[in-house]
Amino acid sequence: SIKSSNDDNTNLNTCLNYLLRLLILKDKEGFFQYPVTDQLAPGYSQIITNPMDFSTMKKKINHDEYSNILEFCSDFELMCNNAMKYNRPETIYWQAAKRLLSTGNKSMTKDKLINLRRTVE
Ligand SMILES: COc1ccc(OC)c(-c2cc(C(C)=O)n3cccnc23)c1
Repeated sequence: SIKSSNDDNTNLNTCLNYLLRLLILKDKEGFFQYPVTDQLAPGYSQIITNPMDFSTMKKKINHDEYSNILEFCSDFELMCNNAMKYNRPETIYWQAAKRLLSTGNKSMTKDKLINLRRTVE
């Protein structure tokens, strides 16, 4: 069907908002809801050059800054990998990031994303 680009953006943003809500549900402690501050984590801004969190991803969706689902997935992986870089493996933050990354990726397999895209049309 002939659709204007902003319709496509609406469909994409509907998918991304659904995926974001799914991922946020997995972060029960709220460690990934907001940017990590240097007050919470000494030296964080020196060690992590590209910070990412769920509230920033929400803003990027609302400002149409994602042009496809893969860009959204890479911000999700960036967020988890930041936590596994700054924190030591024995910490609750490293373990929460590892668990979030694996359960999150299981919700965003290729076939699940294709089915999601179909339901949104
Ligand atoms: C203890 O309660 C909170 C509340 C919010 C947090 O991040 C938004 C964090 C937090 C989140 C993180 C991460 C994600 O690395 N972190 C690292 C070191 C110390 N604190 C944190 C902890």
